[in-house]
Amino acid sequence: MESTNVMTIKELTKNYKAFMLGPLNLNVEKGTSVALVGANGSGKSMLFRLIMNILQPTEGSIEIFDQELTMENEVSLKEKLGFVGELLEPFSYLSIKELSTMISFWYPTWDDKTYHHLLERYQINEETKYGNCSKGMKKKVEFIFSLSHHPDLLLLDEPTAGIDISTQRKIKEDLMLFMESGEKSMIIATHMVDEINQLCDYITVLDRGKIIYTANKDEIYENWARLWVTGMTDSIRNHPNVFHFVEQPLQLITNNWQILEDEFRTEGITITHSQKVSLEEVIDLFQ
Ligand SMILES: Nc1ncnc2c1ncn2[C@@H]1O[C@H](COP(=O)(O)OP(=O)(O)OP(=O)(O)O)[C@@H](O)[C@H]1O
Repeated sequence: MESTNVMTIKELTKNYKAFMLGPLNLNVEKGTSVALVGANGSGKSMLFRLIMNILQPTEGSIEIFDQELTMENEVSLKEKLGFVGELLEPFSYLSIKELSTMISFWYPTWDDKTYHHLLERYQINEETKYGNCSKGMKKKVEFIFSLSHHPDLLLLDEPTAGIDISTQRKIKEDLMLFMESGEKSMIIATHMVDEINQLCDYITVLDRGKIIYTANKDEIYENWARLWVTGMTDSIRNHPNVFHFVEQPLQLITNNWQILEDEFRTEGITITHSQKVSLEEVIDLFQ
């Protein structure tokens, strides 16, 4: 059967100076978007640099569209990828127009109409030298380039960091449009909870180079809850589905309220109140 994974990362490690990334295992299914979250320095950008073959793994493998990236297939595989992640800095001396000429040369699927539409939408003057762009303008330019060749897989390293509010909304709209067909896929590293809420199907949390949590976003909404209770036992306090515990007033956070409900019933304890847990709170528990 044909794999529906557009990316399969297996036992990937990278030792980089004092930092150790991995071992990481991660799948990205076709038609889905994955939010990569984690504290500053947890390894998100390093993972993107490994996927883009800017850094080479110490061990393990990354398959993109069922192929490992090699010298032979690098160009044809990268044609299907769009990347936002500060790759253009070495070309600061070029104007945006000159950059577009260089970049479009590499992509057979480059679409000049989309490119000019996006330039206008994001109010970018093509004559501006890349090095003279502000931080936010550079992000916009990278974003425009990443979409202008209609990639199958978008890799976005904090695409809206430092971007004004109105442009953030436009970027989110364009990413929703990108994902709409169900044929495209995306990994987005972000610190913005509303981006995860609006754009992502899965959430993967990195902590000091390791994936410590991965979940379907809908499952989080359905299964996580804060419960206020009339009593507590050691078995519930130490239960694998309990993530956070407060004495006063007696309450806990669980990633599976149905299981906990059964446990409390067995122990003769009553749940007096329950509340949904927001995505922000869940992420906060892992950081
Ligand atoms: N040039 C470098 N030299 C030494 N260590 C580095 C270098 N670049 C990154 N690191 C280290 O690698 C680790 C991972 O960094 P990385 O940039 O991937 O984190 P991140 O999760 O993307 O962080 P942020 O949210 O701040 O962008 C960090 O501990 C960082 O100190």
